[in-house]
Formats: sequence, C-alpha cells, structure tokens
Amino acid sequence: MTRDRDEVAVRVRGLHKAFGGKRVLDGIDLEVRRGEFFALLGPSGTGKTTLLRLLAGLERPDAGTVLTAPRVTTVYQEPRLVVARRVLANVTLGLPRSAREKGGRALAEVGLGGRERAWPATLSGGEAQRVALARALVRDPQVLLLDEPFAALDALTRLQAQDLVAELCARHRPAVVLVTHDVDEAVRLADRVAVLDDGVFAVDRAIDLPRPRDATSAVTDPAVLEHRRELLTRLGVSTPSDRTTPPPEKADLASDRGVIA
Ligand SMILES: Nc1ncnc2c1ncn2[C@@H]1O[C@H](COP(=O)(O)OP(=O)(O)OP(=O)(O)O)[C@@H](O)[C@H]1O
Repeated sequence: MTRDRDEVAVRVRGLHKAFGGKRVLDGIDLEVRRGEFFALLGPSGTGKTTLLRLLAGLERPDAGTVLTAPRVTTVYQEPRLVVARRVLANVTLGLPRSAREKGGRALAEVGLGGRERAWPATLSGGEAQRVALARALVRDPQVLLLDEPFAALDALTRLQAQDLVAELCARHRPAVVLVTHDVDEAVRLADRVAVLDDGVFAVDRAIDLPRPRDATSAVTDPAVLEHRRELLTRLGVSTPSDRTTPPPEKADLASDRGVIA
C-alpha cells in the first residue's frame, strides 16, 4: 500500500444544506481517501446529487465545511459531449494542445483507441460514456464524482462499464464518490456504501469483499447477498429472504421454545 492511498481527498464536516427552508442535508460527516471507492444510495430526492454538487463546489454549504483535493472531476449520467467536436477534442476540451497525446492514451485506456476523429453522433451510448470517462481521466482527478454514470446504459453495457470503472479506479486511485440507485452496483464497486436518508447517513457500511468482483458473484456469493439484503432493507425494500423470516413475535416464540439458539 503506497502512501497516497492514505491521503484524505474529501473531508466533510457538519454539512447542512436547505433549499427554500426545506432541509436536505442535516449534518453530514464524510471522509474519502485516495484509492477509496465510496458509494451513496438513497431514495429519490434525499440529496445525493446535492452532496455531489457541494463536493464539486457548485453549491455552497449553509453550515459546515467541505474540503477536497484540488482536482475534482464529475462524470454524469449523460456523457455531455459537444456534438460539433470530434472525440479527441471532447476529451481534451479546455486543455492545451499538448494534452492531445495524453487524450489519445486516455481513449486507448477506455477501449476507444483509433476513434479519436469520430464524431459523437456516431458513438453508441456505452462508447459515449467511455469518452466521458476518458475526459475525466485526462484531468488526473484526485477526486472522481460519479453521478449515476451507468443509469442510462443497457444491462450488459452497464456491467462492462462498471468493470471498466473498477479497473480505471484501481489503476489511477482517485477518491471516488458514486451516486447510484442500484444496490448491486454499489456493492460490486465500492469499499464503503452509505444510505442517505432524512439528511444523514442512515448506514455507512464497509464492503470488504475481494477484488476483482465479477458480476456472477452478485447472485451466488452469500457475503454479497448479505450486503444486498441489509442495504435493501435500509432502503425500505423487503427481500424474499425477509418475507420468509417469521415475524418478530413468532421468532420470539420460537426462541422461547428453544428452537432458535
Ligand atoms: N437548486 C435547487 N433549488 C431548490 N431545490 C433544490 C435544488 N437542488 C435540489 N433541490 C431539492 O433538494 C432535494 C434533493 O435533491 P437532489 O437532487 O439532491 O436529490 P437526489 O437524492 O439526488 O434525487 P434523485 O435520486 O432523484 O436524483 C429535492 O427535494 C430537490 O427538489
């Protein structure tokens, strides 16, 4: 483990944010280190994107502090490519011409080597999102913010894109904050998963599973299933195993009878 893995790249303390009197974030504390992958789940409208926007410096806190390493880059659900610019120009947008070579290497890293001169309109959704990843990579982010980056992709492309992001993050080791609605995606990618509810983290759970994590283990590995069950329960979704568990009164009865150790 090298030293910069231990550097804190995101430090949030006592963060409060409201819009028009509506409390959205109500005292958030968060630390994410270089090389750490943090995923944020939560029902719609709980403030996940607001937290990302605060980390990106696009919103100001009402109270509390938000500190990040200087190079912060966001990848959004839509790739946000400039249609009138070729792929490489999109990757290096706003950077000096000297960044072109690095841009080409970033494209090769996301599997799009040779597509530098393609127009965005000729790309598939998955390819366009890989261009967006290359555009983030070329900026050497110390903090990578991912705002539901796989949500618009079909199921198979999404799994491939998750593998790619896991691989890129393992190699470049930014501090990652991923916002997602997908529990399986969070468990597959993250070192830690939090559930944002009512302005605070209702859960902040370490996912200490070995890597690489392949897609099939998501349906076979009991440790993965346990994380999934716990997170879904915290999100208010009952799982089949919950439904087959006797209700509490019955479990108590059973334990009174000595059936449950
Ligand atoms: N600029 C703003 N002005 C007013 N209200 C806002 C603003 N930004 C966010 N909100 C409100 O803050 C709340 C949280 O929004 P936010 O987009 O952060 O939630 P979210 O958890 O990311 O939702 P989703 O999962 O649906 O994307 C919502 O009620 C939203 O309407």
